[in-house]
Formats: sequence, structure tokens, C-alpha cells
Amino acid sequence: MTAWSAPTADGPVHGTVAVPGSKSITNRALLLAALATDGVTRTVSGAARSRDTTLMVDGLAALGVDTATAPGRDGTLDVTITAPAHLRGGRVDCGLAGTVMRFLPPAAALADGPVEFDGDPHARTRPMGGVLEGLRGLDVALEPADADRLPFTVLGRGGVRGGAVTVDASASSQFVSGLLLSGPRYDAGLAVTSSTPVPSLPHVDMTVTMLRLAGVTVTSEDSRWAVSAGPITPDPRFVVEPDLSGAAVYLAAAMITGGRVTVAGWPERRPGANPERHTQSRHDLPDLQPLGAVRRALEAFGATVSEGPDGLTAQGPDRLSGADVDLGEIGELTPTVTALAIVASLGGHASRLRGVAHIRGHETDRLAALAAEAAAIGAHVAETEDGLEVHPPSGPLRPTRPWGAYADHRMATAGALVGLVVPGLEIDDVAATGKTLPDFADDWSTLVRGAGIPA
Ligand SMILES: O=C(O)C1=C[C@@H](OP(=O)(O)O)[C@@H](O)[C@H](O)C1
Ligand SMILES: C=C(OP(=O)(O)O)C(=O)O
Repeated sequence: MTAWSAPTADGPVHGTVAVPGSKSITNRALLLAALATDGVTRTVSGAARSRDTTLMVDGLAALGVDTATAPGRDGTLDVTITAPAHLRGGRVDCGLAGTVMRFLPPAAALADGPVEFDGDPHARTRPMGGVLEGLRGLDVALEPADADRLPFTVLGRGGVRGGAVTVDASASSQFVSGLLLSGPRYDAGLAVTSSTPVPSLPHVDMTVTMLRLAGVTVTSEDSRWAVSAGPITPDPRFVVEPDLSGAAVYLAAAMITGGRVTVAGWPERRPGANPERHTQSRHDLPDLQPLGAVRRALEAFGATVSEGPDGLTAQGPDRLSGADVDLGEIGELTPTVTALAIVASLGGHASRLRGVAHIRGHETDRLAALAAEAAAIGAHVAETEDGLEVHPPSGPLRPTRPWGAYADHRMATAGALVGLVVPGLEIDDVAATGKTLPDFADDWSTLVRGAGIPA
């Protein structure tokens, strides 16, 4: 693997960029189309053309779902899905995708035969307990019976009785989302209670909203969510919006350099759009991604973030401030925010990132990885129990070795952000960005060198 030289910014980064569709929305839309109960062929358009999407499409195909992909607008994919009358047994490669390893086992329980699950070496260390505990609570048989990690087999028996389960979802909101997405197909529907606080709650909200858009009755109260048994009928042409966490990387480039970057194609929403209405049109969309929380986190470092007809725009300050931010709702932003905190520390400002203990179970132990890569350039980033503290360094930052990506897209993009102000920084595996941002290296270089990415 050849290291990639991250471009250094000569001045403020200005431009307009297009980012791929959200992998979280894409993979929910694909699964809901595959679980649809009316035999209609559906298209998910604007889907991320990325490894996680491909893994979901291939996983669904392994369960007997009819899938076809075609190039869509702006480098995205159009995926056509026809749900079969019955899912079948097979073998699913989860890669490193949390959405595949947590969302497909509850669907596999509906299959007519055993479904084997495995993934990348690191995927075998990612927590799975909540999903498997939930399935066992519904009398779904697993092999091994006490499995709590990949690899395992779900012994599908063509149906699931459904009912109420209590799980520990402190390690990932995806445990709750995964169970809820298949719940309407269980005989008695499904009620999921988490015995512990759930991180990344906006991702559970995304699940609830997308289920409602697909005609499912969902109730939620505190840490309990319930879906009624019944038809799943998503929009036959579902349009995926751009990925907010991917967008945040480009917005952060403006922040770090005192520039201005717009992410094009951000949907304009009417306030009060109603997810209970079984419809989807561009101007009648409920919020699916946590823009408010992301905006607050970026603004805490001094950015101005605005939405308009051109898209989502961040304007950087002359110098970043330090910040004390709780990222519990948006844990996947931690690498990006850490890069902002490292740059702020160069101006003498300390920062504290809290509420993200669970990201030790993400693509890698992100707290350990961020602290280690920061130390290798002379930055001062210390792990805490639930986050990171970033302090001013004792001298200028200098790479001593390539920044490690750890097969983690967001570690790679965090390295690119730090590279804007640290000359000579290389990233050991920029291809890791293919998990969600397949064109990242080229798009980033084009933006930073001033030409902007055609949006
Ligand atoms: O449901 C989803 O699409 C996601 C939920 C979150 O997972 P965690 O709750 O494990 O943080 C998020 O970090 C991940 O990137 C995507
Ligand atoms: C945590 C992430 O991914 P996954 O869906 O694999 O959990 C992420 O994208 O930051």
C-alpha cells in the first residue's frame, strides 16, 4: 500500500463540493425495499457508491433479494430492488460495515434456511451483543448459541414470533435500529427496550422516520421503541440525500483554513414536514440526519454554518477556538472534530470531546487511534474514559511516519484535515475512505488546490 500525500492548504479553502449519498440512509432504504410486502420493484437513487453500500446490496442478494445497480447522478448509484416472497439462507460478508452486521441478522431470522455471517478481521471484534441478545429473546436460534461477535449463523425458520425484548444497546444504536427495521415482518411486531442509555440516538430517529415513511406504525418513549406487525411499503423511488458526516469533513476544511465551502445538493426542507405522511417529495422531507447537532459542534469551534438554496455552507473563522463538546449523539463525527481540536490547539486552545466511550467499538478503537496518530505528529491528545482531551503542543507539528487509517474512513479523512496545516503529512491507506467516500482523495486534492469539485 502506497502512502498518500495529503495536500497542504496555501490559503483559505473555497469551493463547492458534491458528497455521496448517506450510507446510513442508503442501507436502511435498501433493506426496507428488500423487506417490502407488496412485490413492487423499487429504486433507491442517489445511493452511496461505496463499500458499505456494495456489502449491503450483496448481502441482500445472498438472501435471495433481486438487486441491480446502475450509475446514477453525480457519481451515485441507482439500486433496483425487488423483494422476494421469502428470504433464503446463504452467506453474508459484512466487511467492516456496522449497518450490514447489525441490520441483516434480524432479517436473516425470516429466511427459509441458515444464514452465515462473517466480516473483515477487525469486524470480528466489533460488538454485536445487543442484536444477538434480542434475537435469542425472540427464540431465534443461533450458532454458536451464545454468539456475541462475528462469525455466527442465524438459523432462519421462515418467520419470527416477535414480541418484546430488552437489550443492552450502550455499545451501539445499531442494535436497536437493526431489530426495528425487520420488526414489522415479525408475527407480533416488535417492542425493543434498551436497559442502558443508547448512543447516537439520531440514528434511531432516522430508523423510526424511515419506517414511518414506509407506512409502518412506530411508537417511541424514552428507551423503548415499538413497531406494529404489518405491511412495509416504501416510496417506489426513494432519493438518498448527501451524507452529513462526509459533508462535515469538507466543511471542516473551510473552518481550518478560514475559507468557505458549500456542500451542494443539501435538501431544502419545509419546517414541520410530517414523517407520518406516507409520501416523499423533495420539499416535504422530515429531518433524517442530525444537522442541528453537527452544526452546534462545528459552531463551537468558531464556524458559521448556514443552509440555503446552494446547499450547506461553512465559513471558517480567522482562527479556530477550542471547545468542550458532547458528541454522544454524533459519535461518528469524533475524528473530524478531533482534527479541528488539534488545529485549534496550535493557537493555544484546549478542547474536550465527551460522551463517546462507545466509539472504541467503531471501525477501530477511535479514541486510541486518534491519540496515537496525534502523538506521532507531536500533538497532545489524551484519552479519557468517554472521549479525548486536546491540549496545545509543546512545539510545531511534524510527521514522523504516515498517519494511520486503521481501515477506518474517518481516521483517513481526519488525517487529511490535519494535513491541511502540517506539511509533509502522508496517510498510509487513503483507500479506507472507500467505505463511504469512494472519490475522496481526488475530490479533496481538487478542492484544496483551489479548483473546487464540480457539484
Ligand atoms: O445506524 C447507523 O447508520 C449508524 C449509527 C451510528 O452507530 P453507533 O450507534 O454504533 O455509533 C453511527 O456511528 C454509524 O456510523 C451509523
Ligand atoms: C461507525 C461508523 O460506521 P458503521 O456503520 O460501520 O458502524 C462510521 O461510519 O463512522
